[in-house]
Amino acid sequence: MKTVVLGAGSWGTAFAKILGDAGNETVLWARRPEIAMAINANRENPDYLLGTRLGSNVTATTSAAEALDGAEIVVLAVPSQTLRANLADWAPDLGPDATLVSLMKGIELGTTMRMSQVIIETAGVSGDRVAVVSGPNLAHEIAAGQPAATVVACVDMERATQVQDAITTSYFRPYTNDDVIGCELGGAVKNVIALAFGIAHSMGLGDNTKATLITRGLAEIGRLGMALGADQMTFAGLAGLGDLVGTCMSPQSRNRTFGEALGRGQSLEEAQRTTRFTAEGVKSCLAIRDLARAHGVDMPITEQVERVCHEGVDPKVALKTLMSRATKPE
Ligand SMILES: NC(=O)c1ccc[n+]([C@@H]2O[C@H](COP(=O)([O-])OP(=O)(O)OC[C@H]3O[C@@H](n4cnc5c(N)ncnc54)[C@H](O)[C@@H]3O)[C@@H](O)[C@H]2O)c1
Ligand SMILES: O=P(O)(O)OC[C@H](O)CO
Repeated sequence: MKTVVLGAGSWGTAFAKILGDAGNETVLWARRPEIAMAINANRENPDYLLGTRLGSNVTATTSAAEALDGAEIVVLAVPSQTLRANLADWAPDLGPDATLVSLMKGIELGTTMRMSQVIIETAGVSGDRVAVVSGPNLAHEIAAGQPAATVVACVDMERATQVQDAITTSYFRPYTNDDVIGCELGGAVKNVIALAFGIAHSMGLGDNTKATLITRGLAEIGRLGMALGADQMTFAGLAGLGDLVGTCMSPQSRNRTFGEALGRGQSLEEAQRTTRFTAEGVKSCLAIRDLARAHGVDMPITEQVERVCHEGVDPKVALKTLMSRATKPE
């Protein structure tokens, strides 16, 4: 099968490796010519995954039209907030029955749309053609061939199975699920909780605090999910608890690392200057807060992360606010 990955960052590159290792002819679209050239010449992405060798069936290009020609599975791996503009450019070259796969873990600013909704609207495709891959999937570990599992969510189970088959390798084990909403919310909101976890870590707070953040973070992910029509069981799975724990616990997580910078007292701008990677939760916390408010859902941790990130609130004040709320049943 011909597959294409649009976006040659860390997860896009690691995902192209998975597709190649699973036996698919895979084209990786890179924005910068020097990245495409380096991948074709040296079989590795020097900027994002140095030391990870891509199979000979993975090639790179800067031409999206060339990459998309004949592709049956089209994987989207760009930052959430640029997806709409990127896909508007690519839409005319999509095959009439190609399956579109979202790797993004974010919510669009302004519209509060999930990524699959942005894809449906921008590419003008029906929802049954859009799948989501989400789970505890830190790109560097997977690129190193460490065993991991994930969830392929699609309302059309035949498409979910098509994607599952295309990405099954000795080190990557995908499960199918028809709960697209739950999988997308799990992936997007865990980034916000990981920011809170990183802040707490830098403040020197211990394991009780961290376990509380994970558990109450999962509670607010679940509340939002239920309000939006997700299946509560999804949040007990890989795309819910699995990804939340994996991201919060990992020093490799960009969201946790960004939170650590905030917890050390850096401003948003200072933290952004010292990091050149995509920490999706930083922008998505605004959209998730708006989505929650629009549905009357209480998301206290998300509210406080947004205040620390975008309103300059001291993490100590945010923590005090969280702890001084009225008590309630669990
Ligand atoms: N890295 C991971 O471990 C991981 C795992 C699972 C999911 N994700 C999700 O995958 C998505 C992509 O993340 P990533 O880790 O590959 O990010 P990244 O920061 O490593 O790379 C982002 C890529 O997008 C490109 N890009 C930046 N701005 C762009 C624009 N305006 N137009 C087109 N391309 C642009 C960059 O050049 C880069 O190739 C995110 O939503 C992230 O949450 C990441
Ligand atoms: O590095 P992060 O924080 O973007 O997390 C990466 C993945 O989403 C983990 O599953």
